[in-house]
Amino acid sequence: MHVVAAVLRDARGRILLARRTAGRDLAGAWEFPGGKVEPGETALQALDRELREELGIRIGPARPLVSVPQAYPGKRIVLDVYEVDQFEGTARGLERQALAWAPAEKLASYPMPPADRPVVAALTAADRYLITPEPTDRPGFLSKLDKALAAGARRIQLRARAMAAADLAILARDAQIRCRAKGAQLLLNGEPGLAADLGLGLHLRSAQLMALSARPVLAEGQPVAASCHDADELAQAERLGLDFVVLGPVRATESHPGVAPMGWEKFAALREGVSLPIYALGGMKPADVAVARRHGGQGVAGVRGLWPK
Ligand SMILES: Nc1nc2c([nH]c(=O)n2[C@H]2C[C@H](O)[C@@H](COP(=O)(O)OP(=O)(O)OP(=O)(O)O)O2)c(=O)[nH]1
Ligand SMILES: [Mg+2]
Repeated sequence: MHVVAAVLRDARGRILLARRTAGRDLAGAWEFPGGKVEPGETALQALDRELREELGIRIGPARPLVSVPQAYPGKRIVLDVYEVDQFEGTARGLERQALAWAPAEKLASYPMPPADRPVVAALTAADRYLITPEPTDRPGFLSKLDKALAAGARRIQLRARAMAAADLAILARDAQIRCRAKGAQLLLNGEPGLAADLGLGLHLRSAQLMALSARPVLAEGQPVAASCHDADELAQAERLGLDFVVLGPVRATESHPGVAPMGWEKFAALREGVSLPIYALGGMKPADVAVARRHGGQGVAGVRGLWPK
């Protein structure tokens, strides 16, 4: 089932949500206004018709945001979401549905259908997840980090697997100061204790993810993420209530020559089973954000393709 929905903003930048009425599936959940594409319609024709019928508005041009494949009990949908910058008319709940204009940072507090979580993440969180190469010389590493932050990196994983614990703690603090100054999130790879002590986020390796029975406890507001390769790992990440994951390898990479790439079809098929925000990993460049979004991804993760030259 192909469903189209719109992100509409008011003059203050708040986003319109509609409440699903009683007697339908997912009744009571807040959604982005829209509905099913009918036979013979294009996605944009359907969006225009739905918003006229449900809200009484005429929409201007629409830009694709993300297209989320999602499995529900007894059906599968693709929720195809567009950002609409201009519309004519005043939005009203013409089908007796409640409406709410929500600031972007409040969206996550509205109960929504599972397919909408990746949509909210696409609207509010970074579309690139930078994974650092193994740090060798500290000044060189920190100047590259500064460069990445200046270029807009806002979600960064410090991955230093070969470093002594004491050195890692020092480097992590240096990196933390820089990331804080830019409002960027910093997640430490594989070290739950140190991440908690320093007040950093945590990125779990897949083996660590599978060994846990509860979400690791971190400082207030710090994210927990994980590396996933298959449906079991994704399900575990969802069960533990993680904030986001990376999934791959989508393409073949120089760093993992023996590993078969999953490709975008498999990526989308795996994404269907959970409602987590998912970054595509494996041979990704910034220009791949668009193709990742077309397959329900949050964006791209990587070392080589994202770390400054
Ligand atoms: N419009 C919309 N539908 C969503 C969102 N998230 C989500 O999972 N869905 C699901 C709920 C439904 O299973 C499906 C939309 O179907 P629907 O039955 O509401 O479509 P419609 O507006 O054409 O409604 P109707 O005429 O059949 O009553 O997509 C969302 O944000 N917006
Ligand atoms: Mg609808």
